[in-house]
Amino acid sequence: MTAGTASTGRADDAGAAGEPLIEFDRVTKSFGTGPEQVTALNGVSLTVGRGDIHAVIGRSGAGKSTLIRTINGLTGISGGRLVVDGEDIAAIGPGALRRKRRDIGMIFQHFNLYERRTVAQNVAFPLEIHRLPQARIRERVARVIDLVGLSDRAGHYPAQLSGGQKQRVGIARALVTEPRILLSDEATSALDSETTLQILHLLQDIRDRLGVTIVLITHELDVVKHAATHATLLEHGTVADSGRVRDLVLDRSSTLGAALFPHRLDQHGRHEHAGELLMVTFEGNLAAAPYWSQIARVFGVDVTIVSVSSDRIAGTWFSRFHLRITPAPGGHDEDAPVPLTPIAAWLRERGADAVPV
Ligand SMILES: Nc1ncnc2c1ncn2[C@@H]1O[C@H](COP(=O)(O)OP(=O)(O)OP(=O)(O)O)[C@@H](O)[C@H]1O
Repeated sequence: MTAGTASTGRADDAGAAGEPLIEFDRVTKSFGTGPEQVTALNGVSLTVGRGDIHAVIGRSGAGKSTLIRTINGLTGISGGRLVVDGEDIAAIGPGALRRKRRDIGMIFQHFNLYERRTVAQNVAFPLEIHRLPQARIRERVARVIDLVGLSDRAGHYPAQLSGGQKQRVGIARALVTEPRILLSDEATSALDSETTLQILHLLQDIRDRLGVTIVLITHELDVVKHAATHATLLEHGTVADSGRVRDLVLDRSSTLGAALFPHRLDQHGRHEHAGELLMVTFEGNLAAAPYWSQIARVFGVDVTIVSVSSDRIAGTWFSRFHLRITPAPGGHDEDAPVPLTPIAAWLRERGADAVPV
């Protein structure tokens, strides 16, 4: 996707990338009282860094919508502390909350466009509410419409647009107030897979150009895989897993990491080759080095590739091998145990993640 040539909006001038911007500290949220009470968030602690694209994933009812709506104060919290860009959301007054909301754009699954307004009029709407002068409104609207690649559709009505184009209008409208934070509530759930990818690329482009921090909720792993720098798995209102996507993929104990990049060796293979198998995961182009022949020479073993898988996750290629290591005839002492642990250490020294399985 090419997103036009505009360098719109306020680049993030208030801090360095990665520093905490949104901090949930044991946040709870309950709806109703007594036996009817539902606890949607149950002690959520979570940090979103400036410039991150943080995906919150979970099943229906896990608390995702509730969580994202607490960030702009659409839903108040019941307990804990939530700090957004240095301000305690529960403690600020209504005027300050209104100002804060200008700093937080939001996009929706069903776009929420005004059917009787053109693309340009939809995008202009938030600025009209803020009573900006017409000339500034026109200039800003043109800039964001260009950014989302819809300059040739500015005079069209929503009914004349595809789903992907409608979401681009939603994104332009969310960005026209030059927010620091963009919240995405299942923004690609109503789109086909190709359009989903285009919208996710647009969000990444916006993050790169404007420094906007993005929190998106989704129930689709592919969205996390293609767009997110960080991810959190919510289960029954609690954080079941959270971290940088790259770290999650390399963390063998991570539920999300295993879902994003499955370990993929059936129990049969695992059982049959017990004591001989290494699982090796490479990030980036490390897998291009001639490690297998080097291992064979250095350790006097034979190396058989039992399985291999690779995938592009968070913009990086990962590849994972299951290797069977057996004594080479005339090489390693055939009665000694196969040196899995030293081979794993040797690979780790070279930047791979390697572990006997
Ligand atoms: N306004 C409300 N009043 C009462 N209960 C609510 C309200 N909003 C959410 N809940 C309840 O809180 C829990 C979490 O809901 P939430 O919408 O945050 O989940 P979700 O993960 O976004 O689900 P989905 O993917 O289906 O949208 C659910 O049990 C839901 O019924």
